[in-house]
Amino acid sequence: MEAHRKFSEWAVSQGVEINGIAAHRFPGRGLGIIAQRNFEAGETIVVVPISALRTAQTVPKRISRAIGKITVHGLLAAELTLDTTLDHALWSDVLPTREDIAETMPLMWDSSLQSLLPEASKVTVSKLKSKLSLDWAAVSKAFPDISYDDYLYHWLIINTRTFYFLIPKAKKRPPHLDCLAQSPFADYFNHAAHGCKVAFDDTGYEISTDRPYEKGSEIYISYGNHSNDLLLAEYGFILEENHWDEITLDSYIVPMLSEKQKLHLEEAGFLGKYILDKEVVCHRTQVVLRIFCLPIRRWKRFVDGLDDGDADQAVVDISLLSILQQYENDATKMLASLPNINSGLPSQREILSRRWKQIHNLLQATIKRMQK
Ligand SMILES: C[S@@+](CC[C@H](N)C(=O)[O-])C[C@H]1O[C@@H](n2cnc3c(N)ncnc32)[C@H](O)[C@@H]1O
Repeated sequence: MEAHRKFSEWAVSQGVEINGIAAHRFPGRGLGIIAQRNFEAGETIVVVPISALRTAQTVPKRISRAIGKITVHGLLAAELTLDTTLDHALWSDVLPTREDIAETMPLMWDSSLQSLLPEASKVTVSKLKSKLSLDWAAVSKAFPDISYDDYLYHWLIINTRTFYFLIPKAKKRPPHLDCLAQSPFADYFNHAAHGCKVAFDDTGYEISTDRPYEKGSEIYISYGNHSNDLLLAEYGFILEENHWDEITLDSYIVPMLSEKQKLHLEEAGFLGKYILDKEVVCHRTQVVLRIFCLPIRRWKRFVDGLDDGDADQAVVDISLLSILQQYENDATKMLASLPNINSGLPSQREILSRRWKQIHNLLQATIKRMQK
């Protein structure tokens, strides 16, 4: 923990305020933040001034000018890859290792294991790959000596440990998901579905406790209202208890649609993103399922809110039940096949199994509820 102590001291020298907490290793979660005393709700535990952040603005001009047009994500990753300054070495010393990243991040898994990811994770990994490949094209053109592996590692570091950041008073803003900054020490916080309050303004970040914490307990922030499929793809872990968990039914429903039905749905803004969570089947799913069993005029009345759809609910539920049973069957087969798979690492197969078990449980519980 010496490297973490030194880095924390350096962070304080950069103006970061750290109140009663420290970096600590938690089994299965790498480093995180531990309470060194009891806390009430509403106590400020970290303040990071804007001057301590690494943002698109702090990247040396020799790097940003050479690269030209690129995402903030890609630019920060380039700086991290090229950085040899002593100050930042203390920060680099406390980052997860290349082995950690290669083990946990599905983007780096063997392709045969990637193909076993749940659908929503697969979609996210594929989006990440497209983003990475554009960033890499820009960076490798400007800095041909950088190795792809080096860049990939730093790109994933940026992916997993940046905060939402808006340049104060900036006229032009990057797209929402690319408003990023690296925040020293604050990037030790692990994620929970509900966590401390993270406030951001022109002066920087302030993190305060959302509830009382006992000395010795881990203190979390929330990275967003993310499902486990998204957490797995973007951050390389899943939660056991996740209030925001949900699964997508797209790969079961979309192939059942005719081209004409897809057109109707597209026009109405209801093509895709059919979601099931612990409590409800989303309204989009209610809409798409009705297109299978209603004349198009009546379907449109439901879409426009002129018909509450109650009269058709029983027929819709039969169609939904059949889809869920098919999905549950596939999840059962996946769970049976995973122990026979040898590719990848045991920890990667283990997290896949845990996730498929969660999906299976969610489907089973919904089916049971519907059959009551
Ligand atoms: C912002 S960093 C947090 C610090 C990190 N744990 C470390 O060791 O440096 C985000 C990464 O922490 C890990 N992480 C965050 N929350 C987690 C959780 N609840 N369970 C397991 N791993 C978690 C994941 O590897 C994620 O990509």
